[in-house]
Amino acid sequence: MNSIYQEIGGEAAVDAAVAIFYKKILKDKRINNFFKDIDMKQQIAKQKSFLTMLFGGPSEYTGKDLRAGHSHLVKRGLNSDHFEAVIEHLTSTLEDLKVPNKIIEQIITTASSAKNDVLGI
Ligand code: HEM
Repeated sequence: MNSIYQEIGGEAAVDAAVAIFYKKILKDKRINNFFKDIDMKQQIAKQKSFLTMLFGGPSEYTGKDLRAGHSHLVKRGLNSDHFEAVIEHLTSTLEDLKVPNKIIEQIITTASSAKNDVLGI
């Protein structure tokens, strides 16, 4: 069976999603503070690995890395409200790209399963 990554168009789809997702996150005052000090290049690479991972594409990240990768943000107050805000933007990005609802649901399920690692719970 194809992964979601292949099904929605591989790297090209991820690139399209990154541009939209990134804008939504940076506009959102609830969470943009966490992204403030990060340079553009790193940010885009981060967003790409974020989405590739969620779409089941090639990614070197594991749950343990996600925990380590966000622990400094947990120290700065990252909590489940922030997590839900990111999920909101992810959902609306996928809707903007006309990804079928069934696939959106699968992606959101995968994203939600990373919650404890991201929040260091
Ligand atoms: C399903 C949820 C999430 C996934 C899969 C995810 C994925 C990732 C990945 C793969 C990285 C790169 C780690 C590295 O190599 O350094 C990263 C970094 C980052 N994430 Fe997330 N993330 C999630 C949720 C969040 C949330 C909720 C926030 C904040 C509201 C957030 C903010 C950041 C920031 C600011 C960085 C960059 C950290 C730095 O470079 O200092 N992430 N994330």
